[in-house]
Amino acid sequence: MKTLKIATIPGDGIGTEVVPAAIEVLKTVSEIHGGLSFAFTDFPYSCEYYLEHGVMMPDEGLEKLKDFDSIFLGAVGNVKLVPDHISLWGLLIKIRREFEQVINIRPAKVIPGVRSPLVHPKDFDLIVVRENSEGEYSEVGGRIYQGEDELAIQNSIFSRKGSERAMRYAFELASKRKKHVTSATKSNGIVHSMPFWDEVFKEVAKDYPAISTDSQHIDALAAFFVTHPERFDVIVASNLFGDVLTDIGAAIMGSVGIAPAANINVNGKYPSMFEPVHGSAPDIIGKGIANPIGQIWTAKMMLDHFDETELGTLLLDVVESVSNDGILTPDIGGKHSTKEVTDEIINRLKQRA
Ligand SMILES: NC(=O)C1=CN([C@@H]2O[C@H](COP(=O)(O)OP(=O)(O)OC[C@H]3O[C@@H](n4cnc5c(N)ncnc54)[C@H](O)[C@@H]3O)[C@@H](O)[C@H]2O)C=CC1
Ligand SMILES: CC(=O)C(=O)O
Ligand SMILES: [K+]
Ligand SMILES: [Mn+2]
Repeated sequence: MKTLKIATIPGDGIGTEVVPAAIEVLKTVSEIHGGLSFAFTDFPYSCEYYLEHGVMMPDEGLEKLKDFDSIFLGAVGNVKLVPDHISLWGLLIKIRREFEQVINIRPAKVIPGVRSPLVHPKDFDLIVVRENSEGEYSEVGGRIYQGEDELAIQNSIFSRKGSERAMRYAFELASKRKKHVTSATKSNGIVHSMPFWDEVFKEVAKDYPAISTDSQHIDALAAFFVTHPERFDVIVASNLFGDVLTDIGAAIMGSVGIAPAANINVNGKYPSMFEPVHGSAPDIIGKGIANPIGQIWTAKMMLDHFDETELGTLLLDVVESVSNDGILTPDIGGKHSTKEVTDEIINRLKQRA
């Protein structure tokens, strides 16, 4: 029996609704497999934890999490309790950085049965490789003065190592797909980091002659995600550009509630972390209508990560069969609850066993 030790952090808001749903699905997956089991350990780190303890996660938190095979997280953020920059930097971004989860992969493709906001939805299947450790998300900068002289400086960090690492990851991924990499740039407006990003991209591309490339400014690229998503294969983007692009990717699929993500530790020193693209969705907390698909598809990415690709494929197949039959939460045009969608996925998994 192979046992995977999974640290679960539901976090805030609907994280506490969709993580338990996905855990039930993973338990079913394990029953079907027979030789694979999950040992889940739950961690209460969240904004409520902060109110009680003054920190999002205790100092020894990372030490504990380090020994797990992976981390399965819901969402972080409750501005009613804690400002977002404190809660996210104290938990989500802290784990990403301390555990060197330098790559964030976020696929987007057509899911059958889900209404798309696109007038003529085409069959797209793309994946964004988001640089996950530096870029525009940095702590370098500061604020000075008060009143009308008040100012804030926010620096971006673009290292050759970090940029190149994300790009190579994208090329490797593209070599197993449609063999095209698009680089998201903005070198017409951002005069230091983005020309540097473009140079590194050109250099890295030379090592992958079988992969075609293009480079597009993020504004146009964002528009093309809406008008021609089928043109893309793998897109490599800086931290902020990747963050924004992947919400657009989620939106064209039909909802941010169905988009999955994986924060990958590439050097094997620490666990990777699996969490959907969406946040804590304060507007729908407690209504029982959070879409569990983003979290469940994220579980599929975790299975793939552990080389259980057959199970991963089965899981996404079943999710698609459920959506195709119209068993959908309200965000994608249905009237079913989180529980009804999850139960249907579990039932169909059992039938397929
Ligand atoms: N990775 C993370 O943990 C993230 C955390 N956040 C945090 O989450 C909080 C809310 O952020 P927002 O900007 O409102 O983004 P959000 O992704 O939480 O919500 C945006 C919209 O999408 C809907 N939505 C999101 N997930 C859904 C799901 N599974 N099913 C149905 N509808 C869903 C929400 O109801 C809302 O209308 C903030 O505190 C923010 O900082 C935001 C994004 C990512
Ligand atoms: C924080 C956030 O929005 C993200 O990581 O996608
Ligand atoms: K999330
Ligand atoms: Mn985001």
